[in-house]
Amino acid sequence: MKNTAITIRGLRKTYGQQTVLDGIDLDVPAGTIFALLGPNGAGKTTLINILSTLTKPDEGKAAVNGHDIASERDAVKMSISLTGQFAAVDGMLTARENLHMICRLSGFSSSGARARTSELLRLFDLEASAGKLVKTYSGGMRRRLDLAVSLVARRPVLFLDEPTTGLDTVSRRALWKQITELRDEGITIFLTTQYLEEADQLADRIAIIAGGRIAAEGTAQELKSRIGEERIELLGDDEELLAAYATDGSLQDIRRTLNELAGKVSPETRIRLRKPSLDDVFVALTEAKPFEGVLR
Ligand SMILES: Nc1ncnc2c1ncn2[C@@H]1O[C@H](COP(=O)(O)OP(=O)(O)OP(=O)(O)O)[C@@H](O)[C@H]1O
Repeated sequence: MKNTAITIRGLRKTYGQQTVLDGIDLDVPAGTIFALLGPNGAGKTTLINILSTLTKPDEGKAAVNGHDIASERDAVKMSISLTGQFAAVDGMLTARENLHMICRLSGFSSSGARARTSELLRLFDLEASAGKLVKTYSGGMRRRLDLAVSLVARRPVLFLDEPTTGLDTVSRRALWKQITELRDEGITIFLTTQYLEEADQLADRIAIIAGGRIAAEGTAQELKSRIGEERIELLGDDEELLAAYATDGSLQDIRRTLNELAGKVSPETRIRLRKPSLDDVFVALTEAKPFEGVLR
């Protein structure tokens, strides 16, 4: 079994009257990509800030790379990289100049800085534009440079707060590939996202945060199977979803469900059989409204 890179127990954080984190428990296995999935304002950034020692929790404990976030803050800081940590990427310098400068500031020798800069430019596919001023970069290139900058020092745990927000599909996929490569090198990646597809495609494990609590945690497949292997969906005239029923997908079970529906819905109602998506899990666990009373 893999070691645990991040352990969180009973973490609580309140701002004024607002309880942002209401008892969070999580274990993140080392060398994996872990996605914390939640809507706007769910507390994802707050959790990252607590784990990276930027914010103190009101209650609870957490350890990163084996170090307690309260009593071993320096050791935690030495164990982590955080995107945007050096927000000082200078638009009037090239990517190579920025990276070289940050390597030097981080204690690399001149030749060490050159080597690490070249390595990071290669890893993040920035070699062709390494000599261009950063202010001319596209959003995706800039995000890759931010990630490269945060990885100047090799640290075992990387926090990425919504790394692909605002990027187009091509840039998002390119960044996913690079994040996967970092995982394959043994780095533990804890990322937050609002994108279900991102969690589904990228993460080894996913936790859904809602109402300050972890509503569900597991692999994408485990989460999907929580709401049934397959779904029978009833669709309205405009393809809108009227109701959904969990089924094991067998002829017998589908026939039973349809027999139960006979007489209750119009004979023109269209039906569709499909596997649940992470979207369905998310809705079922966080809002529950659309399927309440019909998903069983
Ligand atoms: N320093 C602070 N003071 C007061 N309220 C705060 C502070 N930091 C965060 N909050 C509140 O806590 C809640 C959670 O914020 P947080 O940024 O952690 O959410 P998030 O899940 O990262 O959201 P987003 O996806 O929009 O970034 C929000 O309602 C926010 O307004």
